[in-house]
Amino acid sequence: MGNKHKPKLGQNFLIDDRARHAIADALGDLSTRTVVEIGPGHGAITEILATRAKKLILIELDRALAAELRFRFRENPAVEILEGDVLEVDLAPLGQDLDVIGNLPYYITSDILLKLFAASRTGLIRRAVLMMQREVADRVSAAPGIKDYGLLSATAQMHARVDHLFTLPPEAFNPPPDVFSTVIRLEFAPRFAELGVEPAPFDAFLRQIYAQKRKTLRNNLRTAGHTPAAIDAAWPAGLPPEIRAEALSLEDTAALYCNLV
Ligand SMILES: C[S@@+](CC[C@H](N)C(=O)[O-])C[C@H]1O[C@@H](n2cnc3c(N)ncnc32)[C@H](O)[C@@H]1O
Repeated sequence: MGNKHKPKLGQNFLIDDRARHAIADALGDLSTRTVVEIGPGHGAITEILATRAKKLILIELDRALAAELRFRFRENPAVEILEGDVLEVDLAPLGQDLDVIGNLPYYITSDILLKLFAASRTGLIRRAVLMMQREVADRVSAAPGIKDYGLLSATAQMHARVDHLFTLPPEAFNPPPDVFSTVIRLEFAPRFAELGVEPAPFDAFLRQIYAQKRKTLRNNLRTAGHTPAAIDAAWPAGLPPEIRAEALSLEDTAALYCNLV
């Protein structure tokens, strides 16, 4: 494994042997599964998955790395390599009920998560095991009322159950990044139908109520154009008037939304 890397592409390669096995193990039995790996790089995790998955699809943007992977797995018919930007790849033709795995390129973590959430709404993906910057993982998994809870937490938890698996120090990578990294598992189970809300307008509502972090929920609703009378009429019983969106459960958020529209 050479030292050549492109920092712009988030290339911090995993060199901790136990960690790469733990990440692959976190997807469970793969013998009947189609797995999509985002950013396989030099293949630290890929090498393990390639002997386990029924089908393994690799999405790698770096041309030299994609060529290296094509050569390395040329005799394994279960492995398919898509050279390109994961944000541009249409996941629909890759199958249904996919498993996704990846030590993500951190510069596009949020965009990748949003893409996976959207894909989960149509049953395209079942589960994902993802490594990301620790602070982002903390936001994805935070409970309401906790400092890290916000739009990303609410959006993630509308789509999936989130498990924090483990955190790695910079030395687990070559070159070491400036941050700690956390592996999480997402079990996709979108909650829109259960909570009685439509996905796209509810997404827009979440963006409104988290628009300004320092404002109360009521003030964010006012800024979004709701009248004080409409807000009063929709306010769920027992909710403190000065509450911030960050302290609101998804159930209360959905109740408020349903009362307002
Ligand atoms: C953090 S490295 C992980 C590499 C390898 N999986 C590992 O764990 O050692 C991120 C990988 O994502 C690739 N990458 C960066 N941007 C990408 C994009 N937009 N689409 C697909 N892959 C990308 C990088 O080239 C790199 O191989």
